[in-house]
Amino acid sequence: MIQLTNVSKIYPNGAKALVDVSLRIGKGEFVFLVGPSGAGKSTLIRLLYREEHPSRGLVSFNGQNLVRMKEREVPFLRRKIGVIFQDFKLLPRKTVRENVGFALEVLGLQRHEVEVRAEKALELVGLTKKLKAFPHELSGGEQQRVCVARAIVNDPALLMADEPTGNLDPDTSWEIMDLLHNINKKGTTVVMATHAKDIVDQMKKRVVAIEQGRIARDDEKGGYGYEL
Ligand SMILES: Nc1ncnc2c1ncn2[C@@H]1O[C@H](COP(=O)(O)OP(=O)(O)OP(=O)(O)O)[C@@H](O)[C@H]1O
Repeated sequence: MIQLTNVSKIYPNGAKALVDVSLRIGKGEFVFLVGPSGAGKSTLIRLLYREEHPSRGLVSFNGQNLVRMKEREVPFLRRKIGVIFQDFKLLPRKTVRENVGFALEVLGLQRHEVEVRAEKALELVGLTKKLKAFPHELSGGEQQRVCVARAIVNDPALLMADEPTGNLDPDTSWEIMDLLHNINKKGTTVVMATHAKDIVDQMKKRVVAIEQGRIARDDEKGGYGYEL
């Protein structure tokens, strides 16, 4: 599903974020990206939904070459990819249901269809009671669950999460992980960058470690591998 071949990324300021990275992730996998701060994890995620271009090498998603992809094709790519961030990035003046439905509205779906799908996604994350609440009325964990609902409302083939539990306490973090685990069980590929040692160690998933822009380790059922 995802293939990076000899990918390097040097930002305009000269920062070498990725150096000659080759990586394959198959459909339905659950992969943790770990590594020290500044190692290149977020950059790898940004390349996959075409927020950044590689300086060298090939990035492909479902056989499509993202380097060659035309700007007008990018929205179609992003419909197949859901993204979750550490800082929730919810729209403050929209309700929970509107936040989740917004992407569908932009696609031009009928209002009723948008509401039905947003409600279904919110049911999956256990937030049916908060449809009409605004983000500031929710706890951090609830806000992140809204983000999960927003990321899956389009039924994406790939879900990427960049430190989704970074602002959450341990119990709430596990709630989010349970959701991601269940979404993965239904067939969605999940790629998650994280510093959450306990989560990585307990979940026993594939672990790809990046250090100074290079893949340092790639283990099936791996561990976090760094001291905190
Ligand atoms: N937009 C940018 N412009 C210039 N340099 C950048 C940019 N984004 C990241 N970098 C640099 O690229 C390198 C990799 O950063 P990246 O954010 O990918 O690391 P990371 O592994 O996700 O780190 P963290 O765990 O702290 O989130 C760092 O040296 C960073 O300073």
